[in-house]
Amino acid sequence: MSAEVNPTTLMKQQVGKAASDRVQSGSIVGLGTGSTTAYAIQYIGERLKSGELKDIVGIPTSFQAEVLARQYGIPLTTLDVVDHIDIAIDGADEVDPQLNLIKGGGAAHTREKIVDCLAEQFIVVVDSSKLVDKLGSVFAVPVEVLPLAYAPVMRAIEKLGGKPELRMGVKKAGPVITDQGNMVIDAKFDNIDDPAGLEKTLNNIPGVLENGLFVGVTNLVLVGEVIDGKPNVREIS
Ligand SMILES: O=C[C@H](O)[C@H](O)[C@H](O)COP(=O)(O)O
Repeated sequence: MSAEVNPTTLMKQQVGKAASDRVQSGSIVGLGTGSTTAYAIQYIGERLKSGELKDIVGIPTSFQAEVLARQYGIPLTTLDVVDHIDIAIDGADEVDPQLNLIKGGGAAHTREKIVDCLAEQFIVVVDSSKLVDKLGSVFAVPVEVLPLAYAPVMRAIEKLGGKPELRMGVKKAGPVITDQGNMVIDAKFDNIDDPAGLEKTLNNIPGVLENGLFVGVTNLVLVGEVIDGKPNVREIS
């Protein structure tokens, strides 16, 4: 007898599969980070293995994506070898009605922004809990900082009206360290009125590498939801 799948897991699986179905043979694919994208990577690998998909090459946005891609048999490349990315699939922590995003719950937003912004098509995959009326409603904005600058950057964020918190490790004493060897400050701003302005302002603080506001980067969000007990994928564009 198979164990019952948790509804959130089911939504993530459905939306991951729906996104993977949009990948075509011969594509260069940006591979996002997180628990939802992990299913897309798995399904791309399964389509490759079955022969339904051919000549795919992936560009991972994190160590996690790289390990998963290898596990599912997706060949990988790097940005110095290819001159474009056809499609990128990635998750998000919040999505507003204009399809602006907060990303970086897994501290991968710096590499994700590079890869996702280069893609000709960037598909966001989320479960319905990620949809908000205004960015900042629930989630803080992750800000990747050079370790030597974390204290002045936290003070600068406070001056902007944000509540900064240095992200701490789980099962590790001390701060989270990103794939690039930096730290992450979670900056909580209640209801962000001007995401584009805040994205630029945060990135202008000396010592900041990149923040998790993704403004005007995608025009397609696939939302996994459960309607009358049945999983469904809704397209917002
Ligand atoms: O740094 C991590 C990424 O931006 C993720 O794509 C984001 O946090 C969403 O992850 P999940 O699909 O696990 O909720």
